[in-house]
Amino acid sequence: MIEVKSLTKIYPSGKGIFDVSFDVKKGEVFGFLGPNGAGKTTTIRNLMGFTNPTSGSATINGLDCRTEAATIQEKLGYVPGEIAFFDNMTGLQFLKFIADMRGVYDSNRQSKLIEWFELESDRKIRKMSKGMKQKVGLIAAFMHDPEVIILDEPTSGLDPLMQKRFVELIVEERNRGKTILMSSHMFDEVDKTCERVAIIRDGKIVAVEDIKTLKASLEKSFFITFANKAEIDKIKNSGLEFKTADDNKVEIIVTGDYSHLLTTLSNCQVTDIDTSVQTLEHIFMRYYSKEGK
Ligand SMILES: Nc1ncnc2c1ncn2[C@@H]1O[C@H](COP(=O)(O)OP(=O)(O)OP(=O)(O)O)[C@@H](O)[C@H]1O
Repeated sequence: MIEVKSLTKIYPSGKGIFDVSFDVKKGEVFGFLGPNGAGKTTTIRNLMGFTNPTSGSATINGLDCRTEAATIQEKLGYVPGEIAFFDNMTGLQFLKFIADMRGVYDSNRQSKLIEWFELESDRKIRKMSKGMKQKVGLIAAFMHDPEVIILDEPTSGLDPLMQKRFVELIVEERNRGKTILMSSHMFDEVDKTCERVAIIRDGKIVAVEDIKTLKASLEKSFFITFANKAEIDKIKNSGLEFKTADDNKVEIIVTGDYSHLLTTLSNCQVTDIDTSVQTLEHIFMRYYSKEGK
């Protein structure tokens, strides 16, 4: 549904995005992650046709993002990283203005979204907090029930309750078959909503991964205390991967299958077991760091 092919945008400073390629399938929620200044907004602005690439191309539902931007923008749901509003309007006036521009007005869906995000829609936008403005932006992006939605850091400024509401909305839209591309710094929200992610660093894609595959590679540490020191040898001879083994304690690392650990432990005198699970954040941070693969 969204296809990005060797997209390159080089700013006069030499910064930008270089040879960025990925695709978002119909009905998929796709996360776009990367540290500050990595190139997420630049990529999204090219998709929206707000800026022209130096080379490469992008299409949304077969439409060229450079030459058919107006048609794309009419139908799409979009939340920019920094939203520009008409400050003198109330939230509701702004939403009506956007609906009139699009020529699609579903007041029922709009009201439901206003209720869902608990927006005080009769407040003037210039008197709204950052989070309130973000809610207006989200409602504007979803209220015409678009098939494709592009979100640039959609929950920035939202409180935890509203972040949760946002995640629930995305899951609902995913179940309704919508295609969503979402840049985010919130690993938890990506984990709860996305099927795949692309990670961008210094303007280049460093990974496109399935969330399930990433999760399968998560390590779990087991901190085992034995009744006596001698039991440690059984672990050392077991072939299990262990990090530290001091006195009568050992840290064993397991990825995926626990059966060998359980069989080994069943022959030992164990007095205590504690665990710590890696989260997706560990994996994402590995990609973010300069040394990361
Ligand atoms: N209009 C511009 N003119 C010149 N350089 C720009 C412009 N916009 C972005 N850049 C530079 O391009 C690089 C990518 O920036 P971009 O805003 O796309 O990153 P980002 O991943 O969205 O970052 P963040 O997470 O901080 O929003 C940065 O080095 C940035 O300084």
